[in-house]
Amino acid sequence: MIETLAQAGSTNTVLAERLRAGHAIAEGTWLRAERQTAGRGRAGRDWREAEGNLYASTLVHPAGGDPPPHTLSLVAGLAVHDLLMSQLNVPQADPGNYRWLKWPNDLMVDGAKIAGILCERVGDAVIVGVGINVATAPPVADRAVTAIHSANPDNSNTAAVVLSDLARTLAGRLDRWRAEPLSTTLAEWEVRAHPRGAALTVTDGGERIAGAFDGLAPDGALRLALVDGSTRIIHAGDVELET
Ligand SMILES: O=C(O)CCCC[C@@H]1SC[C@@H]2NC(=O)N[C@@H]21
Repeated sequence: MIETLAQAGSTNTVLAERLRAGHAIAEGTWLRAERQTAGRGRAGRDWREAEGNLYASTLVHPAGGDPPPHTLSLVAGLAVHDLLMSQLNVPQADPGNYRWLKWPNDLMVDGAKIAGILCERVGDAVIVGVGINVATAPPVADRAVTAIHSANPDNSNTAAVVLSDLARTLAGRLDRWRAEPLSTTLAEWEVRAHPRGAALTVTDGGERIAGAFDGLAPDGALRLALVDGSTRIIHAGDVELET
């Protein structure tokens, strides 16, 4: 079920308020805002409002036996990657040619961020908020935005059409997250992300750590190989991909 509001401060906040007010919200429910006036990004940043872009949130109710809830952040990234592969009409059989994921779940196309994901715990639920620049993006990602538009001829409706595709890809990824070993999700994420050895700089609080991507740890944390030969396990932080 997709509910669309003409305007919201933040779709994540609206869903969180409803949960806290005791509403029973089923998995598969999505809330989209045509305009978002107080969008929130990771690390307390704002998420910029631009007309026509996609702003939407859903939620997951992790159950006993599911993989750890924090790994939903990677699952959501995979779902958006699946969506972009279908929107940009690239060969589904070859995801390794489209290394668009940056840990934990930024989507970088042509070096520009085309989508961001904000996962937040509210009680036992995890809210998954997704912003996709389907109408306006940083200039270097214009090619991707143009491709999304040409895949959706009714441009006035692009965000709504893209969201129904995203609802499908996330449902599929959640089914697999529950049914398959977590290592399968992590391996699929790695195929679609910066390659091992890619130079990354991680900022965590005031600390900046430079190193090379050394794959994911078994719990989905980032392994960063440092110049002194040691490995740092990163559970949270901002990652810049050095080019
Ligand atoms: O990359 C990031 O910093 C995450 C951005 C997440 C933005 C989306 S837009 C829909 C949902 N509502 C919010 O306030 N944030 C998320």
